[in-house]
Amino acid sequence: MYSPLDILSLETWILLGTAFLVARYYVNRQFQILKKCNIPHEPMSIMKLASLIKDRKKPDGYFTKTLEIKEKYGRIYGYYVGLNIRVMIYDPEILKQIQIKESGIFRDRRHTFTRCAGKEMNTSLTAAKGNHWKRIRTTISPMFSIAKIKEMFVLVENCTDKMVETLNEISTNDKGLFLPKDVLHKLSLDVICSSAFNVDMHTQESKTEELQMLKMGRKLFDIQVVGSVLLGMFVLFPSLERIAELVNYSLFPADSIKYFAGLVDAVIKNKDYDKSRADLMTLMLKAKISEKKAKTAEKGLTRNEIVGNSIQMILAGFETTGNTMLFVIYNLAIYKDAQKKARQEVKEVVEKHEGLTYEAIMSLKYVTQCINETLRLYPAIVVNSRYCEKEVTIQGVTIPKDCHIEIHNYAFGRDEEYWENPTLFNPDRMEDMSKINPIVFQPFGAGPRNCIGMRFAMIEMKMAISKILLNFELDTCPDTPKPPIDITFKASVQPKEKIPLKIRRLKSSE
Ligand code: HEM
Repeated sequence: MYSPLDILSLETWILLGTAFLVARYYVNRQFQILKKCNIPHEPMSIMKLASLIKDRKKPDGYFTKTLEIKEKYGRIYGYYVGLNIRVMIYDPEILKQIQIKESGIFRDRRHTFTRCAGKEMNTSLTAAKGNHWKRIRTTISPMFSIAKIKEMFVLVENCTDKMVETLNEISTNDKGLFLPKDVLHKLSLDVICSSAFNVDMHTQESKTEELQMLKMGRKLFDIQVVGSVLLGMFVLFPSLERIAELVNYSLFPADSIKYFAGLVDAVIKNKDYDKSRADLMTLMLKAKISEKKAKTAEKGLTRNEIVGNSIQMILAGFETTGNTMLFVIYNLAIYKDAQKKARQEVKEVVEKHEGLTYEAIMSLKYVTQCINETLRLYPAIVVNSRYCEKEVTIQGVTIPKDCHIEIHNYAFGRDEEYWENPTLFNPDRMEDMSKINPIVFQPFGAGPRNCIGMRFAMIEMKMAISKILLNFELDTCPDTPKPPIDITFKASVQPKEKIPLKIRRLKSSE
């Protein structure tokens, strides 16, 4: 008969026992934090964890869950994911403090998935933290100033002209029947690639879905089985991400990253590169500094940061803008009065400004209302986040250190407390933005960490929609789903099913 001492020595057993007790103490202490802070929550259990994973796998359930939680627990609710604490804050006043007034304590978005994207993507704006983020943001922000966007305007114009050509062909050859997603995704990829890299990828001319750029862009979000398992592990045990960083592991498909990094490196190595170009890449290259200098500098970007942030612009700007335009077009095809009103406005503005100039685009009021109303119903980012760097009490609520704050954009947009008949598309409610709480409606986020590409995205969307309205009548077809459409979340909010629509070329008299 063996005794435990035959397997391991007494000292080893004591060591293991102590380690077990310390781990247990730590876990127990962690699971007491929400209780200590008086934040309503359900006690941690394996069963709860399983139901949480199930909810997230079923996006519709996840979308509607927030309002159910509000009903049951109120505006503050906490839960544990592994050892991590998440606090859903649904109170606009507290969120205002978090995102704006106390943004120094809540500088970062989240501390998960920030070290597992490879050495370049780990330095992207969305992943970067603290002072590292500040240096990158300070360097990139001027690249999205009004002056720079005006310089990039012509690139957007060229891409939207090509979209009109594509739609023209569809209206004559395919009886006007089309899938707007294909056209608008190619457009948004074309726009972001020409303004990020100043390269014409001929994205829109190609008829094939297998187009390399589009394929690689979409593949970036195609995380495989191993990646999904690791993703789960990183959620439960964030410290594992340090190992991922050490071995330069990337959750993103290696060939996609290699493809986009190759594009950037080709520009860096090209000695004949025209440095007077207006694209983001040229502007970033002008700010290039060494790794050594980056340790103390307040401005500038290293080679890895340039590669990572160029790819980031594609990731952050491609699907968000493409899908939002898709939802706008869908709404305008369904709600004919809104379409008529928006078209009338575009015509008047074009006449006044003698074309779709920058000033003309900026003066479009009703088209902007249509985009905003669409973003209320279908915000590209369903749940946004902030990381709490130190314990703080805001309006009597103690927020624990190291927890993730959840900001539920989708739920805010569908909440009867803030919107009458919330599922109805009604651009008129966006007429006077001073009456709308910018925390309740924040499709581009809020505070210093908001969307850096907001102005650019709005101009691109307004330009594309205006050109569609000027040239085509949008209509539904028998297969078009009725509103409200079922949505899902992958990189950004998107329709679950295909949305076919019909277009007809307008006569010059119309
Ligand atoms: C309809 C289009 C878009 C929507 C709805 C959208 C929405 C958002 C949201 C909600 C955030 C988080 C903001 C926060 O945490 O407060 C964000 C961040 C970001 N967006 Fe956008 N976005 C769009 C288009 C774009 C475009 C076109 C670009 C680039 C050209 C872009 C680049 C970024 C970047 C780099 C960040 C991270 C900023 C940081 O952490 O400092 N986005 N976006």
